Amino acid sequence: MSSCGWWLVYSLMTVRTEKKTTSSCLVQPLPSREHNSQGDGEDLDQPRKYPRSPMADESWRLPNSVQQLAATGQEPSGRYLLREDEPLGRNLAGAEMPEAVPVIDLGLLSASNDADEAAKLRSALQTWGFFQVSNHGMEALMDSVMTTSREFFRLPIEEKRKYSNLIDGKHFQIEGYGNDQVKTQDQRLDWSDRLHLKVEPEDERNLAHWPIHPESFRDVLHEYTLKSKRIKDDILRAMAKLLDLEEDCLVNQFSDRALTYARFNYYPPCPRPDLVLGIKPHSDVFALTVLLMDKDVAGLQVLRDGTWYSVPAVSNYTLMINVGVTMEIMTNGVFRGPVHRVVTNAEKERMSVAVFYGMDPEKEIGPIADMLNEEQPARYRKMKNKDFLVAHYEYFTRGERVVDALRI
Ligand SMILES: O=C(O)CCC(=O)C(=O)O
Ligand SMILES: [Fe+2]
Repeated sequence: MSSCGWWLVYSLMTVRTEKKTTSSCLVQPLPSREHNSQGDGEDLDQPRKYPRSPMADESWRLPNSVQQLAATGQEPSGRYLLREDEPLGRNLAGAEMPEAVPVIDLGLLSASNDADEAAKLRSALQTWGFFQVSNHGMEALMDSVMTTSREFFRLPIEEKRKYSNLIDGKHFQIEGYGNDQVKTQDQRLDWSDRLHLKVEPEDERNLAHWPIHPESFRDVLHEYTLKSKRIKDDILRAMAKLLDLEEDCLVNQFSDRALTYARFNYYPPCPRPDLVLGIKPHSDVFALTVLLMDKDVAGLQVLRDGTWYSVPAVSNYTLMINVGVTMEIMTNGVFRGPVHRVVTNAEKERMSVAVFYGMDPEKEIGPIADMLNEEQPARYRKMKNKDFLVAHYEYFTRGERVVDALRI
């Protein structure tokens, strides 16, 4: 596989020696959960590619601002519509969840080793692969992040385009404002616009993509990502304990060169919510996602046992956490990345802000050695993270999941 591509944007990095632990895993792998074959790769980790210059007849490569399309009030074009043979069906009305999304008190979980909270975490990870956290100390900041993000998307299109993810208006790059890369003419497009930024390593931030309007944007994002890192670490410690690993075993997998991206998703109202998705089905490819959802407008749906369940909007300052496929590989399939999608609605706009925690591109990802023994051999092959991310993208464009290809 070609390892050229998007990772060329990274400078040579020092790979930190990982801390070894001596514990072993006593947790049984979960029963397999179905995965969708289409969405295991959004623009998050798409290689930074420079396709040859679009010719006049290749204008289909350049997606429109969905916000602008929505403002016309016209029906979405066929490029946004689900097809008859949609692999996971065309019924976008999600079912009501059989139980409320598990809410875990992060203060209790991390400070007091609370057995109830740990049990809730285990159950959430084994059933849904996602859960909410409360008591995380980010409450005030969540409002600022949402307000600032909305202000950004309300700016005139010319202002937002200053941060475009299309170089010279043509060549796709991973960071910036815009939409997914359009690879093929029949690619189904998402009804959303995004601003996608690398936030860590901090010395790799490309500030040219960080909006200067609204004025508070950069400071708010900086503070938010610092604090949300603490949440990620608390959760990783609790997860390590569930796996009978040394407490810092998972935290130590993330070196100071580990990648973190923030993605601001903006979903305008859509005249055809019955046929158009805000984000197509996918599993997040990094290890862990901290998701700040719109507190008034629902849209997220999660696939479980062949049914799409709607996640209700919550106005209680909880943050949604979900496992990504890197974690699935690291935990040898014990914790799995749920397949999810976002639906649209005819009346209201929706916003969400996702922070994705990944690994150092130079690091090899694979099942953690301390989880393996004779009874529980490795279920995934090892792969260099940067190659994994490139492969992820290649598989995605073929409608396959890279994680399945790594299965032994
Ligand atoms: O908007 C949401 O609730 C989910 C967004 C999402 O799945 C993503 O950005 O990967
Ligand atoms: Fe996602």
